[in-house]
Amino acid sequence: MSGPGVGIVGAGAVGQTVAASLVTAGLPERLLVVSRRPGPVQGLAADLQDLAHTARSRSLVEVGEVADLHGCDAVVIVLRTDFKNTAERDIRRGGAAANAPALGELARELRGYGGTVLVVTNPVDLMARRFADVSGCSRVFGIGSNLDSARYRLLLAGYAQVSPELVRGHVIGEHGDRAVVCASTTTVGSRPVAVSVRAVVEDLQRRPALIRNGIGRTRCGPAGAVLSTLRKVLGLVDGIEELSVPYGDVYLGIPLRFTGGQAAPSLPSLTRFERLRLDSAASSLRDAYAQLPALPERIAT
Ligand SMILES: NC(=O)c1ccc[n+]([C@@H]2O[C@H](COP(=O)([O-])OP(=O)(O)OC[C@H]3O[C@@H](n4cnc5c(N)ncnc54)[C@H](O)[C@@H]3O)[C@@H](O)[C@H]2O)c1
Repeated sequence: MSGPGVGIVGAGAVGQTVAASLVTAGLPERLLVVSRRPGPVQGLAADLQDLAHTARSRSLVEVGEVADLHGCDAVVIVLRTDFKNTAERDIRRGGAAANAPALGELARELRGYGGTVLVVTNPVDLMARRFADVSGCSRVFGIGSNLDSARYRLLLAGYAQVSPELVRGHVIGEHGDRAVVCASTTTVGSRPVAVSVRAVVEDLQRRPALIRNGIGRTRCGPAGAVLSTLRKVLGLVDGIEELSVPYGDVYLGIPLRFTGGQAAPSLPSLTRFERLRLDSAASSLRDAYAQLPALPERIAT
């Protein structure tokens, strides 16, 4: 087998859409779908096999166990445990206590894994760190800031009535309420622009709410962010993705420049205000991580 093998853990709204996007793009030669519930995952695999054949994709879709993920080049984690999110602010952090034990358990089972792990499960900056801490894996990236950045560029393109391709700019920090808009280095058509950070932040918060109110869960945007990231981490294309990676003692989103699958931080210069916002996000994430449920004895690091 010459192409990459990719595993997906979690077969819900986002997992299904990620899987369908990867198969449609024909990115993985082998796609392994893993979930804790056999019924849905068998059904999803059959549907994806139909997609692969009708779309003439090369992807071979199989149902697997967590242990089988060790044979994959990359693993995408999109599980979400059953809980009712009652948070009205910091919505993505509402799943921290519920999702952390499942991430820890999976990380324990993937200790020694040598491939790349993309964490999509929210709150992504905390879950990516938890996964990396427990598994010891060295290539763990959280998805979220690249989606925020894509939405930011779309918004600015809409304000300026230009193609999004002409907009350069990043949203970094936490994927959530403490996202930092790098307004000072944003350009449209290579020219600096005056960005109303307050208006942008409000619009950025309205967008996921618009999607959730319309179709229940965001799914296509994150799937695109995963597909784009997989192309970079697997060395299929070079370029920049804003991903959650170690920043001091926390994980948060910063731009990474990928060359041949290898990532190098590419943080733009920040104004004092932007730096303060980034440090404040780091401090908040540090406190939130300390409050995650302790690892049970048998999976403690
Ligand atoms: N990072 C981002 O940009 C981004 C964007 C959208 C959603 N998300 C997050 O992605 C996650 C998934 O969202 P969703 O809408 O697909 O949720 P969902 O409830 O539709 O699906 C979650 C799936 O995970 C499965 N699951 C639960 N525990 C598991 C375990 N231990 N092992 C394997 N599978 C398990 C469930 O059975 C379910 O099929 C959420 O945490 C959500 O907040 C992140």
